[in-house]
Amino acid sequence: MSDRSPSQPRPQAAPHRSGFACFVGRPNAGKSTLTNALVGTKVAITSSRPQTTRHTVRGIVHRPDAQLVLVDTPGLHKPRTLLGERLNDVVRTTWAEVDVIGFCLPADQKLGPGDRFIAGELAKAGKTPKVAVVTKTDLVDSKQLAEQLIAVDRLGRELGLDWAEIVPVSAVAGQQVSLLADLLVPLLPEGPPLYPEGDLTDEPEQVMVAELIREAALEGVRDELPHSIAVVVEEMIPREGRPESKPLLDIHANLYIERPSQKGIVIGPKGARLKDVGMKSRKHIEALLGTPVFLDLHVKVAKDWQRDPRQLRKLGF
Ligand SMILES: Nc1nc2c(ncn2[C@@H]2O[C@H](COP(=O)(O)OP(=O)(O)OP(=O)(O)O)[C@@H](O)[C@H]2O)c(=O)[nH]1
Repeated sequence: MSDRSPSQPRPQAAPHRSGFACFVGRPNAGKSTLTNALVGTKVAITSSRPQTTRHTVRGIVHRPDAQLVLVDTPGLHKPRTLLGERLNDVVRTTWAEVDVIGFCLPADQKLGPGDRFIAGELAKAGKTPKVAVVTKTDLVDSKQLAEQLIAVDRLGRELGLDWAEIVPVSAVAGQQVSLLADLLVPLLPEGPPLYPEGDLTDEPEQVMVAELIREAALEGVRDELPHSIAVVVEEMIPREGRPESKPLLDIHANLYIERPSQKGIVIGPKGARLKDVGMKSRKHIEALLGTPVFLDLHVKVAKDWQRDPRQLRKLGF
């Protein structure tokens, strides 16, 4: 009975696993598309949950046997940072804090200096398991794919990177995406889900709108404001009585801060800063949704909401 090898699956007794993963790779490597393909339409309601992770949650893969939380790696999206002299501490910290790192390398492009640079940094990143994900496999034939897999394997050997797995995927064609999830899950520690399933929503638009407002609100005051600044979009409704050719979307959003003293920072002298935040985020929201928007922003102190557990959950406290 007890002589089964540990590598054999134990479907019945498999413990629940949960943890964090981040995808790294040079720009255009397919990280976002892969994240979306793994996560599906459900995204996390709160983009930032300071008590759980300091990193922006991109999406959550929620399965009966595991919960995989995909977080952003700050800095690595920007080629200038990427090709700079050295990665900043934030990136290193992220790599040390996640449970698994997925390194995305497009199948249709030869490994370049950008890939080598990241791989070199990853090699120094300590014990966190690294999975090489060869993306966009739909763009190449099997010979090219085989060559790329060999090149990635060789790169790992050269740099002393011990790939936990090398997985070819196509997020666009939906090939091997669930296999990738199957391979990532065993690399997570045992543990209960980090987020209740109710924290996932089918309304990514609302979440993205909130995130755009949050970004604009944090711009320039990141050092003064806590990471726990939160934005909740209360309502998005088309304005009634508008001609079809001139639609307008009314968006009501609350910007929550932790202390009354922070109100001044967000609002600015004579409301100038909040107005600017509204204007900037409205432009981004209009670009995202493809419709003119009327944005109604209110600043609230989260303390007032402490007696309302539902609101608190929404805010990530
Ligand atoms: N054919 C094909 N195209 C893909 C695939 N995955 C991503 N792409 C395309 O590659 C481009 C870059 O994809 P992203 O997911 O934005 O790449 P990224 O790594 O997140 O890029 P940055 O945000 O710049 O770091 C987009 O035009 C995608 O549509 C894939 O599996 N197959």
